[in-house]
Amino acid sequence: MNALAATSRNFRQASRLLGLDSKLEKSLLIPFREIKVECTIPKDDGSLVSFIGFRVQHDNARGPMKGGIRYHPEVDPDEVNALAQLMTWKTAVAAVPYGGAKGGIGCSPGDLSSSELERLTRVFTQKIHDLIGTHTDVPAPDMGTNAQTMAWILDEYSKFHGHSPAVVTGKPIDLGGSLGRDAATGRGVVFATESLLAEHGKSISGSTFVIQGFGNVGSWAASLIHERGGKVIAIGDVTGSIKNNNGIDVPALIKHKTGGGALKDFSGAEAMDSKDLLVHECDVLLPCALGGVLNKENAPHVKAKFIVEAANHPTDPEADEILAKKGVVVLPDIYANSGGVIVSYFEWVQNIQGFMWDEEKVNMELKKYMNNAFNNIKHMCKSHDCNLRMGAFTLGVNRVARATLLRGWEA
Ligand SMILES: NC(=O)C1=CN([C@@H]2O[C@H](COP(=O)(O)OP(=O)(O)OC[C@H]3O[C@@H](n4cnc5c(N)ncnc54)[C@H](OP(=O)(O)O)[C@@H]3O)[C@@H](O)[C@H]2O)C=CC1
Ligand SMILES: O=C(O)CCC(=O)C(=O)O
Repeated sequence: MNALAATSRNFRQASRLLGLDSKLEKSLLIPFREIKVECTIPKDDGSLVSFIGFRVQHDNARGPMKGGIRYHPEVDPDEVNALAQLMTWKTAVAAVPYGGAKGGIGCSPGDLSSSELERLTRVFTQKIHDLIGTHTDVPAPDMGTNAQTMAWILDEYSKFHGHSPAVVTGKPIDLGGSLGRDAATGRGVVFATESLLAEHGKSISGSTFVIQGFGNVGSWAASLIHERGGKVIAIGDVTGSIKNNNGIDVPALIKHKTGGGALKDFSGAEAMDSKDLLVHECDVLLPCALGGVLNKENAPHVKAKFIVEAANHPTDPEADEILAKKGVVVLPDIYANSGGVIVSYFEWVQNIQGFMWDEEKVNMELKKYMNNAFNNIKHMCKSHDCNLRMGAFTLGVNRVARATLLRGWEA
């Protein structure tokens, strides 16, 4: 099932549990605006290359639309649409005053030089600058983009609209970024995992973890799990996968990767087949890369007791059903990875206030938001006798529906 069909199916299921009117349901599902732009740039050798950029603005009933920008070859309109919709429910679950959006460019960032990436980002920004803004739609990093990408967007946008630090979040600290934003998604994943494990009488220390993806989210999650005494026993990325049943030395792996080494060449672990990674024996599986990686083919073989969805929509609905029958507890993306957008909200607030928080305050507030959301999801699970995914969806959808009804449709 493609990402949009899967996300819409989860939404409809939540809508039924909430008893939403079918016309309201339809209005919540249709995106506010879909943008598709051509981005042609000269490559470093002078030849021209064209890409397609997307920004889907899904909903703004609760506030400015918010969501990352992804650079990846698999970016397509349906995928961006699904990710934008997920952002709407995610910001509502997190109780931050935003709607949802997502953007992306179908490209392989690893094949482009830094100056080509800069040109591409600037052209994309030129094409969408009048449709984003501090109080309309605020982009942030996602797969294949980072603080530098946000700096280029900020600079290009500011040429048209004057200096506008709050038009993007996840930017470098020197340009008004928030302390703690770089780590925030991974840190939020760890707070979420702590809450989930505590519910089951377990803790991070003494549990084993398998992680797919060792970029921003995966590496921060691994590092903070290691710091808390958890054992990360297998990790994979595009280059391959590695395992060590005694626990991978995560700081040493980060040093190896920062020094330019490929994950698969790390000497402190042995190589494993990447197709075995998601079905490797462990307590907690953390998908931190692409969507749709857990499907009906591999779900029957998953051995983890818990799956914490650090990536967006890593679990296909068919896999969800199989995992539920096996008793695997799945903590859904729209809660598990919300730490990023929560600290993006703190960054935006700091920019608007013109005041910078210290990192301790950022992390403390993040924990408060994550814990509140977890308790609210559990409450919805009880009220609607449903699993954690539906608990999160009913929480998010209900908040957006209430805001939409309060605003009304009078022309
Ligand atoms: N960044 C953020 O704040 C947030 C991110 N997310 C979600 O988290 C996920 C990861 O994002 P982020 O960490 O920012 O992205 P990054 O680009 O920083 O890292 C992505 C990681 O995934 C790996 N990867 C890509 N394709 C595959 C594959 N086919 N098999 C195995 N590994 C793969 C990459 O490998 P390699 O390094 O070798 O290319 C890299 O390690 C995405 O789903 C994103 O939407 C959710 C909320 C916020
Ligand atoms: O920080 C943000 O604004 C959005 C992060 C994001 O894209 C996501 O949560 O999927």
